[in-house]
Formats: sequence, structure tokens, C-alpha cells
Amino acid sequence: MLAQLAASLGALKLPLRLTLPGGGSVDLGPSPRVELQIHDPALLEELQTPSLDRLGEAFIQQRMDIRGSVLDAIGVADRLSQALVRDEDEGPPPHDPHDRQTDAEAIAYHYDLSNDFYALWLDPEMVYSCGYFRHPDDTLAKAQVQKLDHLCRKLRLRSGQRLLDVGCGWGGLARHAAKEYGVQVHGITLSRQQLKLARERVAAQGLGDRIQLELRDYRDLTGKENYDKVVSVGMFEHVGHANLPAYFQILHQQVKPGGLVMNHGITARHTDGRPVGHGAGAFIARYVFPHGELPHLATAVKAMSDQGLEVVDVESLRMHYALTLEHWSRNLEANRDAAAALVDERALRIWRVYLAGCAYGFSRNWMNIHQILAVKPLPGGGHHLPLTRDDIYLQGRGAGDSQR
Ligand SMILES: C[S@@+](CC[C@H](N)C(=O)[O-])C[C@H]1O[C@@H](n2cnc3c(N)ncnc32)[C@H](O)[C@@H]1O
Repeated sequence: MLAQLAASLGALKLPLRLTLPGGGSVDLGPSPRVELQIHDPALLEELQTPSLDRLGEAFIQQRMDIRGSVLDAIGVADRLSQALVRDEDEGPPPHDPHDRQTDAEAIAYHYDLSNDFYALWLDPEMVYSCGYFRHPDDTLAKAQVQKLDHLCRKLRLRSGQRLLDVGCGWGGLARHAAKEYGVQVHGITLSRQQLKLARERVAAQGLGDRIQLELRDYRDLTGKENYDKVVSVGMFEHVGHANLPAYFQILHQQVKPGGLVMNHGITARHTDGRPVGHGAGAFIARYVFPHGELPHLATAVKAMSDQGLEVVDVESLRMHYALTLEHWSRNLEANRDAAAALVDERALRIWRVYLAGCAYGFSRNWMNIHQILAVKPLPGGGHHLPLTRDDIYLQGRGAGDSQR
């Protein structure tokens, strides 16, 4: 079987070595950088028609191991899949129904895993979304502070304003906005573990009078026009197509007339949402973000516009997310022993594949990420935004600049 595989795949010249349980091995190209140690011989049959979800699954089921960089392994697996299977003509996946219970379970599965585990590979502020790299060699910590500042500048935050942070994570943006811009922040999350640590950090920094964080579903926000600005970062991926109208209607309802809404989130490659990446999306949906859905930018803009939010600025940060995920993946790889003491082997393997796979996917344009800024127009249709974007970049040294 090994010889047969080598014959059929040799022409691809992959930098890949396959090793069998008995110790036999075959190189599928010169100077292999990646070694797949096959523990289950039945896997060799499956390698004839590989897909990224089945290879990822075999890895988390410990039917094989990877020696070498997991990022390189994803690249090799993709080339193998590209050569041997076609998936681009599949239709779009069905849209999931989303209710409070299923969403709460999905969020707990991912975010309540272990705060200490996340702290091993995120930046010190534990920002769990795409950074903003002014230079490719910026550190992750710097890129995240720059991202927080980029958001605050786009939102034109001013001292004394009220900011709603929907999906506040571990509170990095709330702390930055309160400290550097003097705003009052109300942050909501569905993760109990995030909330616990975020509150501890707010208290430790003496920000309790400016930041209120709570466990709350966005559907349970009450009141009307309570906030000058609303921000949602890395959260709308959990909303689902079916709930996009309700989600944006709630954001619209919460912000004051003339106020700004920023939606920062991952978007689909194709307008119809058909899969890309040879099974990568199926792996993410099954093992990483259950019930996650990626609308296309056009779908998001339509859903915002339909609710009366006027889209005024859109920025793609795709390459920034590829860099961010590379940092996260490298950090996790460098801290594998510590991670193994915090989560079980299965979870560790899932997160290793997910971080490296998403770094690869963003660099390959399998998905995108957009910051969409919108205004709730004043009753007469106007707003107070400046005529140009210059103020975002020229208003003097922001907090991000001081970190350089
Ligand atoms: C990827 S994290 C991003 C966290 C944070 N914004 C950041 O950039 O670090 C997604 C966040 O959305 C929150 N979230 C997801 N679904 C939610 C819902 N239905 N209501 C409130 N928060 C939700 C999660 O609890 C989590 O805090």
C-alpha cells in the first residue's frame, strides 16, 4: 500500500515522509520537512482521497502524529487534497437554527475550555481576535494594542461617552477604551470563565467605576438608545444567518441617533457561502466552533442596511489575521507541554490544527475579515462624522503608538 501510494503521489514532490507502525517509511518528495507517523494502517487507504477534515480528525483521534511544523503539515495536506479531491462544487452548508440554549452551549464548549490555556498563546491582554500589524514584524502584543486603538479611533470615542461591547471576551477592549479614552463601557459575554477573569483584571486595574461586565446574551439587551457607540469584535460569527436581522436590529436599537456601530468579524469567501478549503470548514464546525457561520461581506452589509444602519467604512484585515493566527499557533506549539497540563490531549490536538489551519486559510483567501463601520443617522438623515478618514491616522500619538 505504501509503495502504491508513493507511486501515485510521487509526481507531486511533496516534502512529506510517511512512516508506518512497523517502522517502514516512504518519502513523497525530496528533503521532507513534515513526517506523518501513521499509527493506524487503515489510514493509508484514506490518504488516497484525503480531505482536511478527515486528516484533522485522524490526528485528533491519535491515528497519526505529525513531526515537524504543524503549519507546514497543513500546507502539505492541502496540496495532497487539491491533487486528489475536488470540493469546490459543493453547495453552501445549511444554516443552523440558533437559540439561546444552543448558543450558550457552543460558547461554553469553546471559550470555557481554560483561561490558563488561552493565556499561554494569546497576547498579555488576551485579545481573541485579529491584530493590526503596522509592520509584519510587529509583536503580537503590539499588534493587539494597535488593533484596540484602531477600533477606538474609528469609533471616535470621546471621554464620558458610553460604549457597549457585545462579545467582550476577556475585556481587553473595554480596559483599553476606559483607560485611554475615558469612556464608560458595558461589556457582555456568554462565557463564564471569560467573565470571571475579565472582572478580576478590571478590579486589579481599578477600573470598576468605568467598566461593567456581565453574562448576557445579546438578545437579552434591554432599553433603547443607551449608548453613544456600539462595538462587536469576533462575535457575529456566532450569530448565524437566520438571526442577522435580529442581531443588527438590536445593535441599531441600542445606539443613539448619530452614534456609530462597529462590526468586526470573519466573512465568507463566496457570496453564497459554498465551502472552500477541502473540508477545513467542516472540521471547524464539528470540533472548534459548533454552530459558527460566516456570512459574506455583502450579506453583512445588506443586513446592517436593512436595519437602518448606514455603512460608512469597510476595511479588510485578512492578512492581519493570517499573521495573528501564525503568532497564536507558534505560541501554542512553543508551549505544548504546559498546554498538555491544562487541557486533554484531544482538545490540544483540535486547537493545534485549528490555529495552524486558520493561519493557512486566511493567507490563502479561504475566508476574510472585515471591520464594517456604520452610523445610525440623525432624524434628518445627517451625522457628525468628519468628511475624511484623516482623523483616524493623524489625531496625534494614540495609545498604540506609545507601545512601539
Ligand atoms: C472570539 S471572542 C472575541 C472576544 C473579544 N471581542 C476579543 O476581541 O477579544 C467572541 C465573544 O463573543 C461572545 N459571544 C458569542 N455569542 C454571544 C451571544 N449570543 N451573546 C453575547 N456574547 C456572545 C463570546 O462569549 C466571546 O466573548
